[in-house]
Amino acid sequence: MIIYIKISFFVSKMSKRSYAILGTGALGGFYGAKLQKAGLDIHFLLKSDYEYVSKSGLVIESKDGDFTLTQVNAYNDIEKMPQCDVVVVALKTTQNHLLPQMLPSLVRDNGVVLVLQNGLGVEEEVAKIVGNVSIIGGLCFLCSNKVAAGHIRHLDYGQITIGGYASSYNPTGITDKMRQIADDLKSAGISIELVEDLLLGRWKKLVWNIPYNGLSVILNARTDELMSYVHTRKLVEQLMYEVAAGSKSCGRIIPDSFIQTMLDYTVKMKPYRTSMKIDYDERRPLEVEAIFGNPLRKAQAADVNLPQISCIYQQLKFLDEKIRV
Ligand SMILES: NC(=O)C1=CN([C@@H]2O[C@H](COP(=O)(O)OP(=O)(O)OC[C@H]3O[C@@H](n4cnc5c(N)ncnc54)[C@H](OP(=O)(O)O)[C@@H]3O)[C@@H](O)[C@H]2O)C=CC1
Ligand SMILES: CC(C)(CO)C(=O)C(=O)O
Repeated sequence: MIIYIKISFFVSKMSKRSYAILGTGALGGFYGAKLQKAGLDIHFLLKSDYEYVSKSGLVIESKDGDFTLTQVNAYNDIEKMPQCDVVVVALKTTQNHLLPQMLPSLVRDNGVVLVLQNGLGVEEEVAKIVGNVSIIGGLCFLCSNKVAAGHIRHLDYGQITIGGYASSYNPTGITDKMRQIADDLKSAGISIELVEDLLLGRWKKLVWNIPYNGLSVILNARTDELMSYVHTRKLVEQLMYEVAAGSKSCGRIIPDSFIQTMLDYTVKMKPYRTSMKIDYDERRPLEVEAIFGNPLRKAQAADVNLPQISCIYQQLKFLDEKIRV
């Protein structure tokens, strides 16, 4: 009797929402695996790791505890995936040209597209592709790498800040859909923050990504190196203030204290090779447009120039093209 009550309580508490993970890499593989481990119904889209993962599953090496999923629902073809309640966009933004082929058949009517990528403007692209769904953006404070096929190494952090998307990034407040997704993620042990204004959240995340991702590639440096030299630390700080100016051009105020917090946070971080630096070293396309181009264009639309970010952008465009010729 006690067992029956316990099981029925567990079943009633467990989410029935199904999730599709588009891109089973460092981020999608990590969060997707945690959701599956918590008992949710997860479907993973893969490319080069498909054969391996469909036979052997996923290995998660994490500072919070290692685990293995010996069996996962793996796909290499979107047409074979079931429609899901929540579609998590976890590709690199450089692959977002594929979203029009992926999203419409995959997301259920009244479902959710959860964009977990870095940068700005992806939710606007998603809104052009699918109607009758809720779009939610997530800012992931995560240090994770894919180290081999189906093998993810979670180094640090992991919190996701989620905010709802409405046309032109008008604040949505906290919606029921956001609460439901947050409950699922929390049930998987993922720390979650809900924000009322996604655009402000995205600009705040750029306070970190613009200086560190950009300078790590241009100066061939890790975060600790950028912070330990007086000139690069100054440059990081100046870029952060320029991101705040970009945010202000969109009517979103980032306080100076937030910039100080990001500088302190990075000094305390374990030495880190940013994801853009890893992409550069591996000769993969860089997420230049989502992280630099879109914010620059948003500010330009409000007649605000961001000269230092523009200078970083031009250099990254050069390097991005050069590594691929
Ligand atoms: N890693 C992190 O700690 C953090 C990442 N982010 C952001 O998250 C996003 C994802 O980054 P991350 O997980 O690091 O990147 P990864 O490159 O590790 O993961 C992306 C995955 O997408 C797969 N993929 C690419 N094209 C296709 C396709 N056509 N079909 C199926 N799968 C495909 C790749 O497979 P294959 O390898 O076979 O090409 C890869 O495994 C980025 O926007 C990044 O900036 C944000 C915060 C932290
Ligand atoms: C800031 C960091 C490294 C982890 O908090 C991150 O989220 C990123 O690489 O985008």
